[in-house]
Formats: sequence, structure tokens, C-alpha cells
Amino acid sequence: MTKQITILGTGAWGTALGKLAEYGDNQVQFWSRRGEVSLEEAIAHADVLLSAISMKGVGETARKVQEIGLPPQTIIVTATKGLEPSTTRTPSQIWQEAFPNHPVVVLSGPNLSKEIDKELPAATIAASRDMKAAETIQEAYSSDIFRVYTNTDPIGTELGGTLKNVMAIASGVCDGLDLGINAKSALLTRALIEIVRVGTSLGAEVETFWGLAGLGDLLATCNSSLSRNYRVGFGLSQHKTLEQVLEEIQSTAEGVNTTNVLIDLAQRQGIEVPISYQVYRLLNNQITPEEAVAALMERDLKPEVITPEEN
Ligand SMILES: NC(=O)C1=CN([C@@H]2O[C@H](COP(=O)(O)OP(=O)(O)OC[C@H]3O[C@@H](n4cnc5c(N)ncnc54)[C@H](OP(=O)(O)O)[C@@H]3O)[C@@H](O)[C@H]2O)C=CC1
Ligand SMILES: O=C(CO)COP(=O)(O)O
Repeated sequence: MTKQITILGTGAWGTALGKLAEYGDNQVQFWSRRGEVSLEEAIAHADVLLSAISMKGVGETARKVQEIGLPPQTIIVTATKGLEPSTTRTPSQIWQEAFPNHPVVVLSGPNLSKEIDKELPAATIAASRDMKAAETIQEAYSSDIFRVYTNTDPIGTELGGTLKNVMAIASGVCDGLDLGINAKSALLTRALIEIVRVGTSLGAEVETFWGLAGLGDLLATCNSSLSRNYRVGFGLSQHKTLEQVLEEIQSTAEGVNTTNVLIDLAQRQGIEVPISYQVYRLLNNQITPEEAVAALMERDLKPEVITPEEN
């Protein structure tokens, strides 16, 4: 059945998700803080409210929607991949706290917007504790170019997409320094284990990270120069400053903020995050790319540990 989908944010991802929604025969209403349609008008008849706003605007936008109020049947979908600095909350936690009586669905997977724009085939996850809501989004968004799976682990799905951005920065450094496929394979494998360790300590289910929202998104983002986060790492490996690289990208690279939030959280909770820590030091000008690689190679020797219980 045709849904009225209101998309908040007309950046790269909001626009691509709008096209996908239209492709799936839905009615789409865009809203942007710079646009002509008021937020009140945009959400008045929404069956689905989909937020594709970058992390820095999520809390503020959720508050604005809260002040206006949502129709009772509206399903909230969040497609943002980030962590709120002041609270370390994920976007779905922010939306769910603002709207405790509405279902919240996380939409996340290996979905580089530039490929979606070209109508290349892709798959993603619609995750919610409310399976009926996840299935509604699955149905609304599925088409012959976009295959949507459901799961019941919104936090794991969201953290897969969020934490891989940190690893994409590391991966850009790895490729930029021309370290080879052996190094890249080692990096991505250990990156996934690090993501699992953080994710499970924040309440995610381990299995989620073996799927599209975990391994799938890690592979896409860490192997593509379409990824803004990958380009941050690649640029730093060429000894450009972070400011220069971000100026060149002119778009959201959530991994920069996520790394800072993650290191703060990991240090407070005693979670071991060796790769993310080197990314943090690099982003904060404490180390060169070459020193970051050396620091990872020179860590204490130990057995390969894969399960989240062990470090
Ligand atoms: N691009 C991609 O391939 C994918 C991106 N994502 C995620 O989607 C999110 C958005 O990314 P993307 O669209 O690429 O980034 P863009 O930089 O292209 O767009 C960011 C969007 O967020 C809006 N925004 C930022 N701050 C605020 C605010 N305070 N209030 C209201 N709106 C605000 C911007 O509005 P304005 O234009 O007015 O500044 C713009 O619409 C990120 O979390 C990203 O990780 C997820 C999957 C794929
Ligand atoms: O999340 C993405 C692909 O799934 C987009 O990655 P970037 O934000 O690094 O461009």
C-alpha cells in the first residue's frame, strides 16, 4: 500500500532515500531546514518520518518534531550513522526517547548513496523491536534495485553502520600508504572484532555484526573511495591536514566525531579499541599515519581472540 514518507534532510542520503521511496511507489515529502515547506506541514500526514540528518542535527530536529507532535500512526525511521557527543546516545535512542509511543526503525546497510543514485542494486536492514513496523518499512522500500531484510536488533544495526566509519578512516590510511592486501585483510578482520567488542558492550547482539549492517557495511565503506570516511583516512595518509581533507570532501564524514565519542566512551568503560585509538590519535594530530601503523604492529603478542567476552 502506498505510504506517505516524509524525509528529513535533503543531503546525499536523504535525497537517495527519497528516490528509493518513489521508486517503491510511495509519496515523498522532503523537509530541509533551508527549504520552503515548514516542518509542521511536512509531518502532518506522514505514515513514515525518515530522518537522514547528520548526527549534529538529530537532537535538535527530534526536539522540534516533538514540539509539533506526530500523527499517532507514524513510524519513525532513522538512517543517521553517528553518536551524540554529550550523551553517547545513538540516533534511534534519541528518537525513541522523544517518542516513546511510536515505533522506531533503524535503516542501515552497505549503501553508498552515489551507487544508489545510479540505481545499482543494493541491500539493507530495517531493524526494530517492533517487527510489524520493520516489515512495513521493508515492504515500502523494497524494489528490484533495493532489497530490504528485517532484524530485531536496532542498536546492533545502528552501531554496525556507525562504528565502521572509524574503520573506514583506518582503511583509507592503509590504502593511501599502499600497505597491500595482506595488511588490509588483517585490518578489516580485526576491525570487525573491535566493532563486535564495542557493540556487544553497548547492548547489541553479536550476530548482527556478521550481517549486512556489520560486515556488509564494513566491506563497502572500507573498500570504496566513494566513502567520505575512507577519503578522510586516505587524505591524512597523504599528510594533508584534517581541515584540508574535510574542506575537499564538503560533506558529512561522521567517523571524525564518532571516533572522538567512541574513545571517550571506551576509556570510561574500559573497552579495548586499539584500531580506533590509533585513528583518534591521528585525527587529533598526536601521531603520523606511519606511527599509527607501527603502533598497531608493535602491540603485545597474544592469541587471536574472536568472541566478545575475551579481549
Ligand atoms: N551518503 C551516504 O552514502 C550515506 C549516509 N548515511 C548517513 O546519513 C547521514 C546524513 O549523511 P549525508 O546525507 O550523506 O550528509 P550530507 O552532508 O550530504 O547532508 C547532511 C544533512 O543533514 C542536515 N543537517 C545537518 N545539521 C542539521 C541541523 N542542525 N538541523 C537540520 N538538518 C541538519 C543537512 O541540512 P543542510 O543541507 O541544511 O545543512 C543535510 O540535509 C549521516 O549520518 C551519514 O552517515 C548513511 C548511509 C549512506
Ligand atoms: O554509510 C555509508 C555507506 O553505507 C556511507 O559512507 P560515508 O559516510 O563514509 O560516505
